[in-house]
Amino acid sequence: MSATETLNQMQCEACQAGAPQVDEQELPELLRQIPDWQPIVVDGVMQLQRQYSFRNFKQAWAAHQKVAELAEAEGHHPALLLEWGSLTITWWTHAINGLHKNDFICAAKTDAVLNM
Ligand SMILES: C[C@H](O)[C@H](O)[C@H]1CNC2=NC(N)=NC(=O)C2=N1
Repeated sequence: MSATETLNQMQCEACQAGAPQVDEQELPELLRQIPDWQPIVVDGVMQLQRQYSFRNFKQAWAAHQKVAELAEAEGHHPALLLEWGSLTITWWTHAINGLHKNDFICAAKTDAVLNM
């Protein structure tokens, strides 16, 4: 990743099994660029998670729609938990059971489309 290009200007790449997971050296710098996202481990799989709060279900639903459209545009898809007043988004790469640069790009793009 070039120094000047920020994550939300990058495009996801098609990710196949065997693609490299983000390594220990890259992780801190990438996490620094998406400070509102938490790295979590679920069943041994590292993921990125953020919970967005809204005034009601309708606003959370509208955000859910925007993220779904982003996912389709990038060809990379999150887990989405839509609740009254809340949308929890979790990014990881199924093909490699872990984090790929795509996940950081999509987290940054999620913040951009939700303006949060
Ligand atoms: C062919 C297509 O690129 C793949 O099936 C994509 C679709 N979306 C994806 N989304 C996520 N989160 N992980 C994947 O491994 C993945 N693979």
